[in-house]
Amino acid sequence: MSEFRAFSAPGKALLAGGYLVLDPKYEALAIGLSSRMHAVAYPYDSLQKLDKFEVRVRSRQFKDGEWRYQTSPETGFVPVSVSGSKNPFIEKVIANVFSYFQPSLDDYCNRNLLIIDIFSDDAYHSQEDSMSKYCSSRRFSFHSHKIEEVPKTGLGSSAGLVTVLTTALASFFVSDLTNNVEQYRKVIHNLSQVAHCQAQGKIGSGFDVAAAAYGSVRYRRFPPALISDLPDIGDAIYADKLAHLVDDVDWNITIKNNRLPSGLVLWMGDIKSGSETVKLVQKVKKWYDSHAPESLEVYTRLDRANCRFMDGLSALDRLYDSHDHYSSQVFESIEKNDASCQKYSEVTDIRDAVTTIRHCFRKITKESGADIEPPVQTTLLDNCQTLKGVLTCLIPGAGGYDAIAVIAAQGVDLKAQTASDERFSNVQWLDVSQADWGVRKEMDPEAYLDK
Ligand SMILES: Nc1ncnc2c1ncn2[C@@H]1O[C@H](COP(=O)(O)OP(=O)(O)OP(=O)(O)O)[C@@H](O)[C@H]1O
Ligand SMILES: C[C@@](O)(CCOP(=O)(O)O)CC(=O)O
Repeated sequence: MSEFRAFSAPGKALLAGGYLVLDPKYEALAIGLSSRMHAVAYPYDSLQKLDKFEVRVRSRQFKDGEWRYQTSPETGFVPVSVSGSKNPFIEKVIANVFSYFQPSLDDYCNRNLLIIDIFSDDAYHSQEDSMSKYCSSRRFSFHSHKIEEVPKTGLGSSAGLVTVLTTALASFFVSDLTNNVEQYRKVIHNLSQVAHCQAQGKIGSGFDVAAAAYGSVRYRRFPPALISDLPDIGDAIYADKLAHLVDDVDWNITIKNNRLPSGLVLWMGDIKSGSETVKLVQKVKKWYDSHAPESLEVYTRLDRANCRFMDGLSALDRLYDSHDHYSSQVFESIEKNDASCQKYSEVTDIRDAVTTIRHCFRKITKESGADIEPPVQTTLLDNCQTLKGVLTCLIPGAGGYDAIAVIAAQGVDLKAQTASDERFSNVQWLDVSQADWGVRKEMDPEAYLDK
């Protein structure tokens, strides 16, 4: 593939299954977002040195955003930084894509320099100290700090980066990938999960990578040992083991498309503080172990409520599609958010499920010291629940002080409703919505190039 080509992968919000999804026993609901990570792959170039490949990844929206790695079959495709700066996510993508495709330098003679530009949409990062600029016809924010120094909003930038970079890099080695991402989606997903786990240095559940690859999904994780049992990158058997894992092994994973109902939209409210997921997870694990067997009962209750919530959303989606009189009445009641909602089990089922989820998280918060739904968030969510058009609202992902997620009727404007309301003064509504498609080719690669 020698032309310019561009790909993008979505950010995520975990609406059900936080913490439980770390265990392959439980399912979760991950929603793909309109905020996307983009990768533009350039035509092949050549490097003077013919005994190595060089990959240049540029992320020019951030200070010093360029990483150059060299790699070769001789060294088992271990990437070596030649720019002096390291980015673990980029490094592990390079290691795994090269190990999987095993390109030979003979085949890529005079085509051994691979250049990729990364762009990320605004909602991933705080916009303070940034300047908006057009690259041809696409607009992105340019920050005056390095990527690690710019505050994140928690939409899964690393998972988006890994997934879209895996796709763009693979497109150098598979000529029909660009026009056929669907056919390679599973390979892209599996390689991205491996790279993301290795770069994180811990095993997350992988829901963020699943959403980046597939969009909105009901997700059950793979057994963590699949990845942690791989030999070290560069080991003589790494490539074989990786190929076997990516192509032949049954991951025992569930990835089923599961979108929010048509007629409803997702709002994400960023809270101007933030939480550290790793610390929250450690506290919850400690609580779980020290409170057995009641902790299992809480998880079982949470799981039932999560499933009721997910099933309720699917039922509402089917109802919307029926376009009958009853369906309009139900959606009208959500729009009004008045006493009429009580009449419809489609609405009350979902609300009851979320009430239970929130109740369980408050119990865990109290007993574990992990602020999953701390009192300030409870007040905020309770206030939010009273707004016009709100079906339900909760803390997404690991919870804490990061964000709130609201499911509301299409057409209601929460920004306008809360604009001069003190109770919402620390909420910044992000410019995102559900976009339930995963990694894909973008039709306008030139739109990313400098004017
Ligand atoms: N646009 C980008 N260009 C280069 N590297 C990036 C970019 N976006 C993210 N990264 C890499 O991902 C890291 C952030 O990953 P991390 O998993 O901590 O955050 P996140 O995925 O946005 O958040 P969360 O997991 O809470 O949703 C950055 O430090 C950087 O290494
Ligand atoms: C706590 C956990 O279940 C969810 C974390 O979600 P988020 O990064 O807060 O969106 C961890 C995980 O699934 O990787």
